[in-house]
Amino acid sequence: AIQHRLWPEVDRLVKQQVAMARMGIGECGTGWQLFAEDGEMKMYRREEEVDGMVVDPLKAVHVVKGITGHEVCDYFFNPKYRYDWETTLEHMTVLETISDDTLVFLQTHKRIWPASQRDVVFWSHMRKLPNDQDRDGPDIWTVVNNSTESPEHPANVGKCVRIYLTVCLLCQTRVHPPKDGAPITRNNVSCKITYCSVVNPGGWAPASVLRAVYKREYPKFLKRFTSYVINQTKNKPLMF
Ligand SMILES: O=S(=O)(CCO)c1ccc(-c2ccc(C3CCCC3)c([C@H]3C[C@H]3c3ccccn3)c2)cc1
Repeated sequence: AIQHRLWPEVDRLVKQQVAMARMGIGECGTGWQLFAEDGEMKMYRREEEVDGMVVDPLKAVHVVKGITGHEVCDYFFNPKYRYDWETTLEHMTVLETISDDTLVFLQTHKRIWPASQRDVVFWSHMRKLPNDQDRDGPDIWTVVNNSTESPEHPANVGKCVRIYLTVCLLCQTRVHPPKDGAPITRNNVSCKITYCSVVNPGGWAPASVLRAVYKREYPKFLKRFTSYVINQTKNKPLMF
């Protein structure tokens, strides 16, 4: 395949982020606190500051019945669905279509008082990975989003403070074949979703405000996104 200008960075980040996402929370180093739990969803964060700014890494693990990893990643990656599930989004533009699995986005997020409004430029890459733990198991799918520069959209020129993020959505499909050899239906599949994110808010914002925002928004985001995928796929054929 022809390589594009971002390929070396994309390939390095994907390998690094997938390796971290696949580690259990115990292996990810110390200091992870469980801060939200809802059924199968568990959300952990580590309190970290860079130059006095809150950049708390987040790691969420969720198991959702009835959907596959390919479906979850497709609804997360594809810009045409984003306004349906990303509630804090004010505006989204695809700045560049580098390939069918690599896009560059500009997003502005709704202002969260008293912080000033934020925007972000990031490349987004979707990839299928071989399931090296279970050779004949379904493939693993991932989407990695990582901040990047855009000469046409320099940081902190307009009203928005530029944020910097690295996000990894890793999805492992599980099939529980029916006893009687019947065809696989949505009742026989589930997806283990691992969502990792580090968001640097770019400019100063009160730590207490940011932590309250993250505590409220991340559980809401993951529940809303997964419910959206369940609803969008329930009458469609399974996509592995
Ligand atoms: O996974 S993605 O790539 C999906 C594509 O959209 C992603 C996720 C999250 C963000 C984001 C950007 C800015 C903020 C804050 C920081 C200071 C003020 C605004 C937040 C905070 C608001 C929290 C939040 C958490 C989860 C979901 C949405 N909102 C989150 C951006 C992209």
